[in-house]
Amino acid sequence: MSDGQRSPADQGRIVVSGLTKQYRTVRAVDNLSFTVQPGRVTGFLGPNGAGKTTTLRMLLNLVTPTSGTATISGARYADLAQPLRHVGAVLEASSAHKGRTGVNHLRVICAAAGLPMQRADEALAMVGLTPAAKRKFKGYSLGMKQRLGIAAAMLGDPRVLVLDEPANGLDPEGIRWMRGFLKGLAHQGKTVLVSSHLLSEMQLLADDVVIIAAGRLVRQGPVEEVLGSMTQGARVRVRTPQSEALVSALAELSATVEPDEHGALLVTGVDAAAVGRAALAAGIELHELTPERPDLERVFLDLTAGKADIR
Ligand SMILES: Nc1ncnc2c1ncn2[C@@H]1O[C@H](COP(=O)(O)OP(=O)(O)OP(=O)(O)O)[C@@H](O)[C@H]1O
Repeated sequence: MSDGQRSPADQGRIVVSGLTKQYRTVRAVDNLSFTVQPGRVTGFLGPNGAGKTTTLRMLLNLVTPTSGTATISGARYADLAQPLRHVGAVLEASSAHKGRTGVNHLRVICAAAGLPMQRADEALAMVGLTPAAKRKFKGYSLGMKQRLGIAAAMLGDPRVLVLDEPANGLDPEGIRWMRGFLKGLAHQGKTVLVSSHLLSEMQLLADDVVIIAAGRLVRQGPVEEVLGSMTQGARVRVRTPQSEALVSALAELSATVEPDEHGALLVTGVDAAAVGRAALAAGIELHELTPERPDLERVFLDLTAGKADIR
């Protein structure tokens, strides 16, 4: 299908359908299906060896699927008329000729892909590397190399960006920059698919998550929904000068109460409103009443428990 024949609804959407990759003895990806929407950052999560890299490589036509399909805007990568104008990919820390400057590295890619040369300067500016444009690649820090890799992916002004563990090796400031950059792209309507094992970072970055383990889909959906679905991790933090009285009031509601190391009580089995009502009815003074949800790390560990064996 040519770009013009695809449905507008497909534009920027990634659809993975029944995707499978069987290596000799290992089924790296096993009948995997999920979709990634434009205008959102989607976190692609899974324990080590879950099949994330293999999936991304099949999406980018670097590995041939055993069965199933992966499409971008309704077409396989191999069938995209001008792939660099459509999809930017950052698969591993960028490598470049050591003696080449950052800007020359990008110009070489522009020349090979038939892109205007000024895109090299624009992409460098986009990732904040203009001051280092004329410095040689061998002098770049790991963070600068990551930025150069992203600049290379942005040369064709693609509507879809695919990144494999882009935060690897970045310092906190670099990670913060990356978060702002990727969120900004999604805000412009671009599709951002990013694999990571940094769950706390994903909680700050992603709108949606796709969680896989042992090559299979475990859960997909908006981060809030996935976190909200794990009610067993939810609890209420309470502070009161009348701990004993509150513990006995809550015992009547079959709530579980445990003290934490900072002198608060952690209540599970009932919501914050029920705790407040029980305290009021018993005339107990409360100094704090905070509902706490499980974080993504906890949800992830629960969802992938027992499925993360090395294969
Ligand atoms: N070329 C290959 N030949 C044989 N097995 C492979 C090959 N590439 C990957 N595998 C296996 O497929 C499984 C999935 O690997 P993959 O690298 O896709 O996982 P991942 O989720 O990206 O892991 P990590 O987070 O550790 O990078 C692993 O068991 C891996 O050993």
